[in-house]
Amino acid sequence: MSSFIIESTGLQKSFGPTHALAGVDLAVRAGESLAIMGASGSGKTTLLHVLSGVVAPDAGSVVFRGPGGPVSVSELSDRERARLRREAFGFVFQQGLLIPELTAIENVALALMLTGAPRALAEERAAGWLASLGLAGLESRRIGQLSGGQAQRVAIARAQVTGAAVVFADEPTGALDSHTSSEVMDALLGSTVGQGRTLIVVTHDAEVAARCSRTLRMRDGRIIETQVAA
Ligand SMILES: Nc1ncnc2c1ncn2[C@@H]1O[C@H](COP(=O)(O)OP(=O)(O)OP(=O)(O)O)[C@@H](O)[C@H]1O
Repeated sequence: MSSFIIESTGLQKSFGPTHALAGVDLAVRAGESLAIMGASGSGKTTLLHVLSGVVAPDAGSVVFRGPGGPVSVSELSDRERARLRREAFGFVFQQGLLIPELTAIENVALALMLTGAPRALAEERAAGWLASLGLAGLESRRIGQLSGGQAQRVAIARAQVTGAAVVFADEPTGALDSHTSSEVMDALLGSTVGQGRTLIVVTHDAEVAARCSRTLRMRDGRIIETQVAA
């Protein structure tokens, strides 16, 4: 059996005349941390969205080999893809996705409640993740009452609480200073690859990429270079 948790072949995606993805083949191992770099507009976010089933490709395939066996992400219905995203994948973005009106613990617990978990269990798990990410004592703060780095760690907790096999992060440190960025990467790596899960991160930051086990560089919708960490 293949040891690749995500495997894509021949991915293409166009927006009008723009070929955001112009033929991408990529295989990601379970437990790997993969950075995707490249100039603005090179197709990084589109690749992340297609791999994670947020967006369907025009051509090509994405296979996810989860605990329940292989799933062809690109052939699922919208509803099935939404379910896969909720249950198997976690998402950490530069901003957004956290609900400002809710507290830290409510934001994290909500992700688990959306998969059907009862509130008490969801809050217990959420508290555990917040504590493991250094946020004990801040559970009842609303998102606006947290620093940027703290809010990003809430987002990481939210991405992990469902036991996601793969965490997709898009510029997770984009709005942070370099010290906070390094702390957020510690949290992100420790809670994913540190526990045998897989991390795929889009970044402009070479220091973030240097912390990952492999870096891809994209240009014009294609992977032009792959670098494996020493
Ligand atoms: N929904 C959309 N509608 C139209 N064009 C889009 C859409 N999404 C992406 N594009 C275009 O596809 C190309 C790739 O975009 P993408 O967001 O994947 O690039 P990126 O490498 O992530 O860029 P950045 O680093 O600026 O976030 C760009 O030319 C972009 O303008």
